Amino acid sequence: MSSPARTPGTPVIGVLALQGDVREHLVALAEADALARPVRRPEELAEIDGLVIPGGESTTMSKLAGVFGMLEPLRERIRAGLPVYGTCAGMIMLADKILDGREDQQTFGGVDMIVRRNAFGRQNESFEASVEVSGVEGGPVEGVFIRAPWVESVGGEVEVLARHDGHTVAVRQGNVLATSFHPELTGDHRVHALFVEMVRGA
Ligand SMILES: NC(=O)CC[C@H](N)C(=O)O
Repeated sequence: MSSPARTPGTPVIGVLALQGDVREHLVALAEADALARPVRRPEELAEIDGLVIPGGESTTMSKLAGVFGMLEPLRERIRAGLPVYGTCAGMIMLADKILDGREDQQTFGGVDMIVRRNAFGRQNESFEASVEVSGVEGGPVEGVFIRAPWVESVGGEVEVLARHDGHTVAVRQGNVLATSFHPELTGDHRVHALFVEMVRGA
């Protein structure tokens, strides 16, 4: 289905707008040449070529995803190949398994990885660090880490794209990209551009 505003070759990318820093991602995606729009309801999943899951609070996001009936429909779309990019809490939502979550906390899954919530938080609540991300040209990106998770372990299909202090902080498995940090807060939209390229190639 194409919307009237859509020009050929411009992907429509949703930002899951249940909770979190939705607006910053809408801006970053628009600057990376996508048509960006907030997505809240299962029926809106039919209108997008890709989806960003923002940072925020994964326990709240999990709860709201249940309330809005998004858990199963989005799981299915991800399994069917929808390109998805999750930052921070979004990364947690894309993990097949999490550590230090709430007991009833659900994820969409999609990446064969174990993610530990608030992992850097024990050392450092929030910080910035230069991170070299495989596939992003032009030098390291400035990663903003806010009560950030890290990836504790990955399965054989998962590509590790970046590490910080020895911990995995960016991964890709097929159609799914995830970072522990928030590139949408820096004005440097190269990671979003990488995701837009993934969506174009899907
Ligand atoms: N900046 C963030 O997205 C923080 C993630 C948050 N600590 C969580 O567990 O969901």
